[in-house]
Amino acid sequence: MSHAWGYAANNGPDKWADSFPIANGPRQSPIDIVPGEASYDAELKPLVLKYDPSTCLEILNNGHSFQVTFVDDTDSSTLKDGPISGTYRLKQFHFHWGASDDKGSEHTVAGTKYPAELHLVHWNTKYESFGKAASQPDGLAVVGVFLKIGAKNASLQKLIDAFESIKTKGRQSSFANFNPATLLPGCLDYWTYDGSLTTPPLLESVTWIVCKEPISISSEQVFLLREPVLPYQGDWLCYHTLEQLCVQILSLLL
Ligand SMILES: NS(=O)(=O)c1c2ccccc2cc2ccccc12
Ligand SMILES: [Zn+2]
Repeated sequence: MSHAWGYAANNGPDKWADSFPIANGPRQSPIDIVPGEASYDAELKPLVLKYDPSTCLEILNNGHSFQVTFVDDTDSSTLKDGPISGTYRLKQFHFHWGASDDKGSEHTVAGTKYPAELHLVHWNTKYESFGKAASQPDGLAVVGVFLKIGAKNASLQKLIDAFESIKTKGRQSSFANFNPATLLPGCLDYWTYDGSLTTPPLLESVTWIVCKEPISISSEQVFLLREPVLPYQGDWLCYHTLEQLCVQILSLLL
């Protein structure tokens, strides 16, 4: 399989091990979180998230999703405590979503999929850079937040309003003064486990911190996330796009 990984039948997760053998490794993500089987650890601390909006840099359509990147040359936006030790700097955040409301999240909770999932990616400052940290077993920490259909989310709307400027794969545009803390749920209780990137290169360097409480996204907003012109512009055959188009055509006909 070429390195053009994706989510279609010919290059999707079932095929990733062909080019990325670590896909069969011992700490691969995502997982199904089964609350009844999770063990309580009194040693775990509350999360300490400190985000400075002035570190927000740009929004990018990377072809698989869109991501918002941050200036990470100081400890202005960091994650501390929780299950980690030391200081991890915020590098970027991105989302995962599906073609319909019954799927889209990477993690599941007792088999239940959410329509979308936010990932806030941080790297351990004991290493000299994000790139160096990404290959270390304690190099990265990703805070995951589920999104459920509900009230319109004013903070998400600021991201959606910026899509116009990144309509095609590889496009980026400046995106300043956004506070990622506005995307966090009120309660920061979490599940945690040692895992990996959920997409190639699937590096087993991520401490996953998945918030129990979801945030809301409205039906209209999630529809805008699924616009085929956003992340799948170059992947015309990607099943997300084909399924999306079928769903959209049907919704227009009915
Ligand atoms: N889903 S993930 O958080 O494991 C992830 C990515 C997912 C999609 C695209 C790029 C990603 C880059 C990551 C970089 C570090 C950690 C997770 C990352
Ligand atoms: Zn992700």
